[in-house]
Amino acid sequence: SALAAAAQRNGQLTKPPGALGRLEEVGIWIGGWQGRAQPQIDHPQVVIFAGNHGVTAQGVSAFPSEVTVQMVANFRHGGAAINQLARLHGAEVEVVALELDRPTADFTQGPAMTEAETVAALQAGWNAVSPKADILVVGEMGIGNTTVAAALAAKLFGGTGMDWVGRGTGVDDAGLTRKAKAVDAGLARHADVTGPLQVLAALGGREVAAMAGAMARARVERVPVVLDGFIACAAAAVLHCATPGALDHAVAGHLSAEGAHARLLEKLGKQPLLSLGLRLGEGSGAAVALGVIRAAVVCQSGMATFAEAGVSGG
Ligand SMILES: Cc1cc2ncn([C@H]3O[C@H](COP(=O)(O)O)[C@@H](O)[C@H]3O)c2cc1C
Ligand SMILES: O=C(O)c1cccnc1
Repeated sequence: SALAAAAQRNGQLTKPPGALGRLEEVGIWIGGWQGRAQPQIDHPQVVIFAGNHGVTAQGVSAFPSEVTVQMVANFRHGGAAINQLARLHGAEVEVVALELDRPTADFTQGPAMTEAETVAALQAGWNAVSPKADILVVGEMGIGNTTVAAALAAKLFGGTGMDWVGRGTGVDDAGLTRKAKAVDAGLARHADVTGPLQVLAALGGREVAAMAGAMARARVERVPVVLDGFIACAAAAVLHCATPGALDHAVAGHLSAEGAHARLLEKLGKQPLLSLGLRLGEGSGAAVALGVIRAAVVCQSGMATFAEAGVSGG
């Protein structure tokens, strides 16, 4: 009913029908999830989950694993890209570091996480969401996690390593081949694993599981979510494959430059709001898209109706 009320209000606003294009759809959608025809964004929440990955032993990143903990310190000191973008929206950056000194197991050798580790990471994500948030940006930091995301996507949707890997932090052709080989080895090792959550345990990582947990909690709290890039969408894909409609509360913030992001968005049935060639993660693309979402919300909520403004033709 909130969605219908928001759509009805949209139809009365002082503009030709549809003239605000996709902004209208976004404004109505936010109204539906917030349960009001005049949605607002006063309390955006930005949370970043960090984890380390055993699969980095396969030489899959252009950067060493220490960068994960170093970037966590940078987030806490306000020096990262996401800090600047969050500040633009009056949001703090909350950082949840998940056992950085205990990387997940190398998924080419065995399951990345035990069931208990997977549940703990899902719960960390679940617990991080503020029910008072009116929109949520979920970001990540974890050297090696574009390989993890590629492995998850390949296992959930089919295809080979080469179909799903990209250059991540900027690996060369040899690095790209090592990534594809690692994903293929993971697929072979975990060929008998079925079920999205079991796949998450076998091939995922703590920050990826935590992102999925946060997105699920947001759905329950009716908090709209802005999806970031390839890794965030791989986390979202676990929910999508587990439960139809699990991502109804999520909008794709942007199309990342990571090779297979377009294919992944297609699998999720999501159209990105922006395409700026970003390939950073941290929730940065989602935070940039938040500006567009705010534009949709101010129009939906602040415009006068034809009747209010005395404009003819509504
Ligand atoms: C300084 C720095 C800051 C980052 N912020 C996000 N990422 C991004 O890069 C990583 C994934 O790429 P790969 O799979 O190639 O390791 C993730 O940590 C992601 O968030 C960063 C990477 C670096 C080096
Ligand atoms: O799409 C992303 O989120 C991404 C791409 C490259 C590196 N880190 C993140």
